[in-house]
Amino acid sequence: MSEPLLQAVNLECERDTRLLFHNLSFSILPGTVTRVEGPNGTGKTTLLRILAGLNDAFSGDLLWCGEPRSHLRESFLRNTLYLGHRPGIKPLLTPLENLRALMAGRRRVTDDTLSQALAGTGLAGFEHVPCRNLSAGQQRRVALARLLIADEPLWLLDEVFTAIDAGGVKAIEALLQQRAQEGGAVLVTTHHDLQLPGMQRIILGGGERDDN
Ligand SMILES: Nc1ncnc2c1ncn2[C@@H]1O[C@H](COP(=O)(O)OP(=O)(O)OP(=O)(O)O)[C@@H](O)[C@H]1O
Repeated sequence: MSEPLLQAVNLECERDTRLLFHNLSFSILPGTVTRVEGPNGTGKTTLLRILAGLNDAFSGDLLWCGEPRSHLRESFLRNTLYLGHRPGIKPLLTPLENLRALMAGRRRVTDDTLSQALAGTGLAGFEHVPCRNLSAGQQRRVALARLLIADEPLWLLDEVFTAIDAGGVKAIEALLQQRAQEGGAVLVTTHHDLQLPGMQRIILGGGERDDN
């Protein structure tokens, strides 16, 4: 069996004196998709931001490839793709400029590759339109274009189905599955009824974790 990419051991997080989760332990293995579930306000975004290294207000341990994540922070950040629940798109920039900016400091990618990724998310012909003139779903698709050029083994995706139409949802589901088949690992929060073969679940809000 392969080594976990990411392990959480006894995570606990409190916000405004409200305990969101405690004794939360799980392992994220290569080749898996895990859905973080729970009603509104139970801490799904908080958990993803903790896992992505964007929130340090927790106790417990996080291991990256078997070592404390704090010792391997650079390797962890280089190998992790986080998409937050807001698209994180700059409205005055075009899709091509946004994607270029999102890739900056990560990997050198040609404009041809970026344009192909945008076309792959249904944005052919919109590459040079300021994002403020795009619909909510189209803006989300600009952010999602990163998934088509991402080589990071761990994806942390928060509510990426928001504002996406039925065809787009199917395409994202296929991408997540493909990523796992290629040996990557995906953690996703969504209120969409995502059902993928072999999908693992982390249930917040008083439920139990259930590995199928
Ligand atoms: N910036 C903040 N400061 C203080 N408390 C916050 C902040 N953001 C969120 N919270 C609180 O943390 C709790 C968890 O929020 P979080 O966004 O992680 O939940 P969620 O499960 O992702 O919810 P949703 O399904 O609505 O997206 C909520 O009770 C919320 O009130």
